[in-house]
Amino acid sequence: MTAQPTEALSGTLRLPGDKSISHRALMLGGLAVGETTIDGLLEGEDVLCTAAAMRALGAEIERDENGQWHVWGRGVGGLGEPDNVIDMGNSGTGARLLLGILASHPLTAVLTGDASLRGRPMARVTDPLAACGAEFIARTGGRLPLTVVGSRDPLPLDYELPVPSAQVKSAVLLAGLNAPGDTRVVEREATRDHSERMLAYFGATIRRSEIEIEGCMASEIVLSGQPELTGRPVRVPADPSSAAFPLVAALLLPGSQTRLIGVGMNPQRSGLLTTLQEMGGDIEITNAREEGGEPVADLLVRGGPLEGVEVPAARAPSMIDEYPVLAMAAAAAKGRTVMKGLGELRVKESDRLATVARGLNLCGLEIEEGPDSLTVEGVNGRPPGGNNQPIQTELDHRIAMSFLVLGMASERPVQIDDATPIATSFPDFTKLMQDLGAKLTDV
Ligand SMILES: O=C(O)C1=C[C@@H](OP(=O)(O)O)[C@@H](O)[C@H](O)C1
Ligand SMILES: C=C(OP(=O)(O)O)C(=O)O
Repeated sequence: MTAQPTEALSGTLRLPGDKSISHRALMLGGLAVGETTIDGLLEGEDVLCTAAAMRALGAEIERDENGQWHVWGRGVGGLGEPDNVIDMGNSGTGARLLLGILASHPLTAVLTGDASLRGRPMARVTDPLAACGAEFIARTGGRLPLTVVGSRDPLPLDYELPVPSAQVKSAVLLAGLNAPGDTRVVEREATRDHSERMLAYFGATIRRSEIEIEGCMASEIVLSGQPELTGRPVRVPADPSSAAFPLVAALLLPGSQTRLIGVGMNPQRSGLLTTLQEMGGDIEITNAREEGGEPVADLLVRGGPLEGVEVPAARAPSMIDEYPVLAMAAAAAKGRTVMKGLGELRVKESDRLATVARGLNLCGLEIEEGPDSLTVEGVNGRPPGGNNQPIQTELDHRIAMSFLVLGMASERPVQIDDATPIATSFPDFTKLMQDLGAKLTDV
């Protein structure tokens, strides 16, 4: 796919549902008693894999003709053994959260995924989950395909996260659902709290308190095991990680005016907004409200100049998936942007530090890639753009969409080698961006 240089974007966008919340709605719906209805579920490939996995474990899941999803759950501890290998596609969230659920069910299951997911580390969840009594046989390096033999008599878990990861936190909490007593997770850096919010919404008792460890403040999350979860109506807000692409594209194209409706504003997801505003981005936050237990707002975005900034490491968990597209904004900004604390980007769908640095280099930009940092020298205007060599996206949807945004704002078109991974998180990306005025063509 190629993105041609574009003048300005205008229009109003309703973005697809939040991927993190969609996975959790299907999983908790499958563990609840009674019916869960889901409005605005992201119908991206990652989430559809989770729906298929929950079905394979015995949940009844249907989509009606109005696009509403219905889940009839089996109750906590009530899932059954799947009769085939479960394929989680490209989805780290789906795979890791599901391992949490499987660990405390008396069943055996085999998980696999696409080439990207089969390269990603799973020991970060299987290590803590083994303490509940589950056994795991993984490929070298803790990779998929992986067999889990869930515990017949699960023990509650007590775990301090060694890396700031909502996936690891959520896997431990989901395992703790079917163990008697309290499961406790400690996080030193706050990560997205969709699991905690939704567990409470479905009727679990879960509390967060601030504690001190070695002179530093941390959070302790305690879940009381074996609750009865009750099916609930869930309304999924628009995904701020998907909103990031039209948001940055509109900022980079002077004369643009774009309205993004009902975007999730969870404070653990809004680091990109803060950063773009620090860079001078004209983003008006209007109509702030709460929908389905999550804060949402409409964003009015106008194109204009940006300035390079230093993004502190402490902000990384609140914008972890947004660095690739932030790097595109940095390329067009005036001056240098330094992003720190990015070690986790190396274990996403691709090694995002390396794929971003390589791609930007190819597009004529000066980049410094550190072990866990990225420095981009902004050109204060349109970056040079592609040189007839496609950007390698390495099965990474966010790399694909980021470089298409760069192409819209560059002197020359930018081509990517493969646009199909975009469907994992944002199936309507091409059409919605074209509706705003973007020139995207499949080659
Ligand atoms: O919990 C989640 O839904 C997610 C957590 C993050 O991963 P980590 O927990 O590995 O940081 C993020 O990158 C991913 O896209 C979604
Ligand atoms: C990292 C991501 O997802 P996951 O870990 O679920 O594959 C992402 O969507 O950017």
